[in-house]
Amino acid sequence: MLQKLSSFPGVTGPVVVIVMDGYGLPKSDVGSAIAAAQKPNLDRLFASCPNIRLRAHGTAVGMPSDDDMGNSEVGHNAIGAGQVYSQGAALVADAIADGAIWAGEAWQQIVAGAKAGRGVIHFIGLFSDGNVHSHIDHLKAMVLRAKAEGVACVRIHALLDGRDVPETSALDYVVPFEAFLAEQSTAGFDARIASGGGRQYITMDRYDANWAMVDRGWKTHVLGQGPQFANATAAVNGLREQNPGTIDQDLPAFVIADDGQPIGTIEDGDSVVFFNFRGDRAIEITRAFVEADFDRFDRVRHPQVTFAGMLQYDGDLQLPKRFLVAPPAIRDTSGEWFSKMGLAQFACSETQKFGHVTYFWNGNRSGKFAGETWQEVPSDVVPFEQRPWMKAAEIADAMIAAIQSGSYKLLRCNFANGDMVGHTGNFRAATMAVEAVDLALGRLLQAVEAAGGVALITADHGNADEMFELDKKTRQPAQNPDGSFKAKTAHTLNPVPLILFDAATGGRLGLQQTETCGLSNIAATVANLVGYQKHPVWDESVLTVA
Ligand SMILES: O=C(O)[C@H](O)COP(=O)(O)O
Ligand SMILES: [Mn+2]
Ligand SMILES: [Mn+2]
Repeated sequence: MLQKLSSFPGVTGPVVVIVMDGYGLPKSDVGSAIAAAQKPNLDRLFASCPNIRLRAHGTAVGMPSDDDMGNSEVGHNAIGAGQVYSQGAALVADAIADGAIWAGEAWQQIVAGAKAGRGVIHFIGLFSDGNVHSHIDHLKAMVLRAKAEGVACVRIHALLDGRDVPETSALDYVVPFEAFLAEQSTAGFDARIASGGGRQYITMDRYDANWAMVDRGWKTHVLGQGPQFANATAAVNGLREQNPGTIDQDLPAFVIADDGQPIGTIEDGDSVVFFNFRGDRAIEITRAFVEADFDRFDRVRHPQVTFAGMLQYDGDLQLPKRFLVAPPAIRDTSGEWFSKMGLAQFACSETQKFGHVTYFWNGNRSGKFAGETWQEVPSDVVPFEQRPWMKAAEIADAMIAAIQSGSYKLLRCNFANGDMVGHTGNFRAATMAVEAVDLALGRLLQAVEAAGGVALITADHGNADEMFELDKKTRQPAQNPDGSFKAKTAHTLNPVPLILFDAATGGRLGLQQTETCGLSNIAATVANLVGYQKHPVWDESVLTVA
């Protein structure tokens, strides 16, 4: 059990953790939609409440290096677990480096399965080096290994990124990769990209937000239906011509065909590896492959394949059963321990981020702990630059009602706006997104105040804070030859705020800035706020009590 804190009995009101997704603290105001936004509530909080900066990227959240930006998975894992685990990106890279992945039963079954059938392995996944959901180097290593192990044919189904990497960078990956595959296609080995499309158009939906995306992906990758091109380079060029202004993540689907015949439909006896390591956008397509009774869309055909995920995406559901690398075993999360202490917990977000405050927060578990209540506000299914306010108001309504009910000691929510709109690269819309969060925050904090509670306001990583690509050398916003800036859609490497709004103690509470403090210090801070010591495995609290 968590021990009582001797120095502080805990606040009597509720403790609320508010995650403003994609709200970082930029080095420069140029290109910051946050700096450009009218945000009186946040301005007031920064001016009048204790606030510090937390590390939210790189090794502070379990990524391989400090050049890796943060993301929602690793950020919410760190907040919820109070600890830093080596994450999928690092675990897969290590398993490839030391060869453990090839020795594993799952890889051997993938190879053996393909050889027993038509000799084909399909690799489906996000085709970039963003290292948020996947890394193209992992794919390259698997292609080489498949060849070395005598597999005859590899087919790649490439989801174009432009969301974790620059918005029109697809050819930077496709052109060299097609050259690499051509170079490898000797001695009876045949490797090609067979299909693909923008990641926000096909296959990578999450949290049941838009199954039509997965349906389109299935038709593309499995059935080989869609506009045909001779190779992926021609497909990207052709689709860009047909859809001027469309950035990579939104490009339509494509199928590679020889003489009208798709080269990579997925058939009985093939092996399929979904090579993303991150789970949220991998679960739906995985279900379409592995579930016998599946009713989310009409699969038309359900090929009997040997399927593996790069990782297991959901431990509770064992989804999928076969995976190449074991996921981080996240234990002793704050959700679990607060539940054991009998504290009622409320979690809320809109669909796009609902799993972030539930599944990621609880260590990639889809089940609830005792005493948890989860509320999902359905997200719009629209391009979010058209509705930058998203569901901020409705999330605030749900949180206010939950606070006023008096039923919960601990509440948490995620405002998706800064991140989801930040990913569109639309500066003006991102500014409005931040303004919508500010407006909702103002109302929510009034409810916290009325209940005599405390709120911690933070973020999981940056996004809206840097809407222009930075020059790699100078780290200043890069300009096009005509002086305009290059829109940026990805997350940032910036720290995030932690603000303490104290309506409970008349100002006795503060936050301590340390050199290394990061998202994993929040769980212990929350424990202290309710009068408990942290669990021994959690990182230190940053709370001070006068
Ligand atoms: O999946 C996405 O939308 C992006 O790759 C990462 O964004 P998130 O980590 O904020 O979800
Ligand atoms: Mn996020
Ligand atoms: Mn994001």
